[in-house]
Amino acid sequence: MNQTMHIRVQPPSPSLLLPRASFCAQRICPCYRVQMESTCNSNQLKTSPVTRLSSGWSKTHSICPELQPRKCSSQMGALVTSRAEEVPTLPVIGDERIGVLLLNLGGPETLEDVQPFLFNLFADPDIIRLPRLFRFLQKPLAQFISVVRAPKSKEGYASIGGGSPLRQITDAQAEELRKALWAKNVPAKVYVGMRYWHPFTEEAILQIKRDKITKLVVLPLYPQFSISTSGSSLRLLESLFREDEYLMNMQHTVIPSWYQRGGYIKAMADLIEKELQKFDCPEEVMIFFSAHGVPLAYVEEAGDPYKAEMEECIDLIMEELENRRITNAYTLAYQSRVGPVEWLKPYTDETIIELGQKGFKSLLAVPISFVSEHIETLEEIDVEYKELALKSGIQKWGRVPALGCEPTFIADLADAVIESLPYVGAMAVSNLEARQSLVPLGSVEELLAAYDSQRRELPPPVIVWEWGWTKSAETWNGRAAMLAVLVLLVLEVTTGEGFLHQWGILPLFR
Ligand SMILES: C=CC1=C(C)c2cc3[nH]c(cc4nc(cc5[nH]c(cc1n2)c(C)c5CCC(=O)O)C(CCC(=O)O)=C4C)c(C)c3C=C
Ligand SMILES: [Fe+2]
Repeated sequence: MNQTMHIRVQPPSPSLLLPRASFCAQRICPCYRVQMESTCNSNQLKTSPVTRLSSGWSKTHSICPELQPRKCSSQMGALVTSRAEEVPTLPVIGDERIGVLLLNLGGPETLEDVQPFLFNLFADPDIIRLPRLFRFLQKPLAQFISVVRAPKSKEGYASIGGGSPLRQITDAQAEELRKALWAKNVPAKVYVGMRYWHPFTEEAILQIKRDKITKLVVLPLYPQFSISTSGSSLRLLESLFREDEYLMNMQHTVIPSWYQRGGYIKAMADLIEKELQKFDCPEEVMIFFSAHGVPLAYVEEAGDPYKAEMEECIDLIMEELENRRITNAYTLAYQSRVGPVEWLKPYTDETIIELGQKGFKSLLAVPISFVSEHIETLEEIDVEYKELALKSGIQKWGRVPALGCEPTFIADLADAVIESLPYVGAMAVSNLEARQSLVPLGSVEELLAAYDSQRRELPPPVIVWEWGWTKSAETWNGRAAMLAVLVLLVLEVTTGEGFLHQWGILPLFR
């Protein structure tokens, strides 16, 4: 699927354009069209926050044969590589205070954190989107599911040392990114905002306000965009921005996905190449990309570009490997599904079994949707899938580590931030350079509108739902009522408060 962002924007006022010391994309694809439609500088956003959009995402940016390294010479600035040695202390943009906000999922740090972490996750309407009429059930439902799921999740977290390593790794990435930016003469402060655990996005935003940041680059740490990950974090930011005068005035831009960046692709190819060397016959190894899944309805009904971006990403990595004369067989499958609805296929577990049946003997697993080690690499891939593979006839199993603080990767993130700076607040998307940028940029509102404008109801991943006088409506509505009663009961028992307690029916035994 090809994807183009159809948004049109008028040129920003010249005062919002950055001086020549700005940066622009190093690889320009003339087929990448970003047309913005709004008068979008930061002041106008303040008075008129609604952005008009000509359409939603329709096609993905395909791998463009015309991609060429190229120098920028427009008013937006000349191509600048590292100038750290030349001008070590010069701030790039006058008195502006630049911030970079890294968005990530967050993970429980102790076993006690697991249930409340799961509650936060399932209370997110971008994870479980209930029909409007039943929105009031979101939190009771999240409470119920989190309590039921917690024991299984706790087992997983216990087996990887009692908590998620996500916070430490993300903090380390933030520090490395800060250093890389300073080394490139961009004195920015880097913040970490997690969606479901500490440090929460709200905490990061408070700090950003305390530090009086004037220009913010929002960088989700997910290479590919999904409504359930980057989309959810942007949705939260949107509500925080809307409520706060300071934030409304603060200029910002979002880098919604960056799987197509050369540095990221190269860093992934480096890791794969290195791991392949550990096999006796590297050329016989099946490269097995395993991405975190999403429910199929996210892609098919809500227009989540996740699957298309994932497929392009893998094409680009394989292209890079082919350039290095590595032409192994490869495949992509989706892991970590939750609940009974259909998720993106093929599923990782089923694919491993099939590959075993087809006689493949060596597999190299490549986690592809996340840049840190986490429970799904350390437990699901390293333990569960490895065991399944060995049972299915695979003799040699390897796994590519997550990127973490890999220097090529961090340097590329720094470049992505630097290349986005000319567009912070200015939203210079009518400018030719911006329209052709490989980094599709936009404000939080514009991106959300483009990806998921109506925020349509989706079958939630955990409980299948059907509303209205459809064939199965009675069954499901009956089940909904039973579920509501069950949720209320569970809430009563877990919190010790509610109608039954008020009426003296509970507790049964004093
Ligand atoms: C790109 C990555 C991810 C997508 C897409 C995604 C969608 C998604 N996830 C759930 C449910 C759960 N996810 C959980 C943990 C978890 N998810 C991701 C990434 C993506 N999720 C990561 C990196 C982690 C691990 C964080 C850590 O602690 O290390 C969990 C909790 C763990 C468990 O109990 O299995 C759940 C539950 C849904 C429903 C969903 C799409 C709708
Ligand atoms: Fe997840």
